[in-house]
This record gives sequence, structure tokens and C-alpha cells, in this order.
Amino acid sequence: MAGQELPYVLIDCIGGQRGVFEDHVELLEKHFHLITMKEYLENKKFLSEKITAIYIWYHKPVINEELLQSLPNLKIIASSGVGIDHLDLHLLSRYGVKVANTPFAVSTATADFAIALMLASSRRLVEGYQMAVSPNTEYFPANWLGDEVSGATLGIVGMGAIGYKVAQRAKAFEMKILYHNRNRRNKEEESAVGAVYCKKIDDLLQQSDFVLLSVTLTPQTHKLIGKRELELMKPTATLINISRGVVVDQDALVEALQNKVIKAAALDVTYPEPLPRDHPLLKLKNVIITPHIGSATKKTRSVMVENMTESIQAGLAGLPIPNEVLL
Ligand SMILES: O=C(O)[C@H](O)CO
Repeated sequence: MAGQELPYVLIDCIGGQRGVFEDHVELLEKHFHLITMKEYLENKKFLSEKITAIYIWYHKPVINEELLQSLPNLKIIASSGVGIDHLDLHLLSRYGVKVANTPFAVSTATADFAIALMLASSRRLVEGYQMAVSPNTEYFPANWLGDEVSGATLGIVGMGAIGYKVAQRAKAFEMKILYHNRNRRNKEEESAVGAVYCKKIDDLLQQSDFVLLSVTLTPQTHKLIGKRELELMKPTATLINISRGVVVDQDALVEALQNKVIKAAALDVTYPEPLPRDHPLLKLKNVIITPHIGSATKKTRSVMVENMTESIQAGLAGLPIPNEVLL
């Protein structure tokens, strides 16, 4: 690259929680001129022709038609993580812009996190911690019990890379595994984890002690779990969501949890994120909520940045793009 100008890459912000992590800037700056949205807007005349790629850490910046029209040489968008529900692929394809994500980077950490949520909820980890640190020693009830994960039935809705890794982990807990997916996995994959396919999601909901949502958000999965589906679940069951908040009808979920239609929920995703501080979900004892951190490990985040860098470089060089998202 000696003597060659580095490609100009638009990012949301540096150091911001959802922009570029400070830790990643050094690596990125070896390959790209990073231009923040603020810098772009301040110097649009010069930069609009220069910018050839956009780097989206998490779900920002918002890519709309106005932005696309102002970037005539934009070739590729690299988006962190696996979900691409924040991007309009049809619009981008009309502008000839390619998209890449990082699905393989996130699956291990996110599957680990699903198991963490399941265990934390079933063994009442958060309540237990609150008891342990409470100044009130009478707050240590002797008959305080959780539920056992080992031997229980886990229903996985969405058996993609993450769902399958959850199944591998659940097998080690001697769980019975059911799954529902658009496409059935092959027999070898099923038997490797002892997973039983449920063609109808209703069968899975009726039989599972833990229902894990690990689907991609699409028009078909939007509010996939509503009042009817919650009522199909066992009153002793727990709903775990690591997908997207809107896969669940949140009002129906609140009602189901308040009325003990299901036992509990463990949610890494909600809508909006974060929830307003007075949201009823934040007041329920049978709910654990985490701030969308399924893939948030140092190792995974570094691999994501490497993947995104490679995709941008390939896209700009006209080479096959690793992890390209196809329409
Ligand atoms: O889609 C993903 O990988 C995570 O949810 C982060 O957006």
C-alpha cells in the first residue's frame, strides 16, 4: 500500500459505546481513514466522493436513501454481529452496495451467553446475589429453591449457528433438546446433539421447560411469540430471548409473567433498548434482563473487527467478500 491513500471509511463515532471501540481504533487506522459521521457532515463536499465503505458497529449509523445518494462511491457496508435487520438490503442493492456481517465470529460467545441466562434464571442467580449482599440477614430464607436444568427439556426456536452451539452445550447438561427451524438439520447434525425436530412450533412450546429464541428477525419472526404462544407454554417454563426484542410481543409477555402464565423470562434483547426505566418488565421478580451483550467478549469483538476489515478490503478490491450477505 506504500504511497497509496488509505480508503475512507465512514463510522458512527470513536469511543462511543456503539461507534468504534477505542481498543479497535489502532488496528482500523492501519487500514483505513476513519471518518466520523460528524466529520462527514462538517466536510461533506470533500468527503462524499472519498468515502467508499461504511463500518457499522452495532446498529448505527442509520443508512437511508439520503445518505446513499450523498455517497456516490460507496461500495460496501460491514456490519458487526449477525443480525442485519437494521439494513434495507433491497435499497442497498439498488445502489449497488454490498453488505457483509460477522456470523461466525459471534456464535460461540452468544451460545455461551444463552446458557448463562438459562442457568441464571433457573438457579435464581440475581436474586441469590441480592440476598447475599443484603444487610438484612433475615432475608436468607431456608426454603429458597431454584429449578434444575439437567434433565429438563430445552426447545430451541431457530437452529442456526448459535442455536446449534446452544444445543451442543445443552447436551452436556443432559437436557432433552427439541428444535424448530425453517429447514430441518440433517440426521447427523441432529443425532450429534440428540435434537428432535418439531415441524410445528406449537409442539415445541407445549413440551419445553426452557424455550430459547435464537431466530433471525424477519417479517415472519416479528412477534412470533405472542399471547397464544405464551399460553401454549407450560406454566413452569422460562422464555429466553437472545434474538431481537420484537420477536416477542412484549405486552403479551408482561401480562403472561404477571399472571404466571409462564414462570420466568431471561432477556438479552428488548424493545426499545434500553427499556424506559418505568417499564413493567423492570419491576417483575421473575425476569432477568441484560443489555444486549450476547456476543460481548473481548475475543469475539476482536474477531468481529478483523472480519469486518477483511470484508471491506475485499469489497474495495473487487474480490469475493467474506461473509457477504446476499439478498
Ligand atoms: O446480531 C448480533 O450479532 C447481535 O445481536 C448484535 O447486534
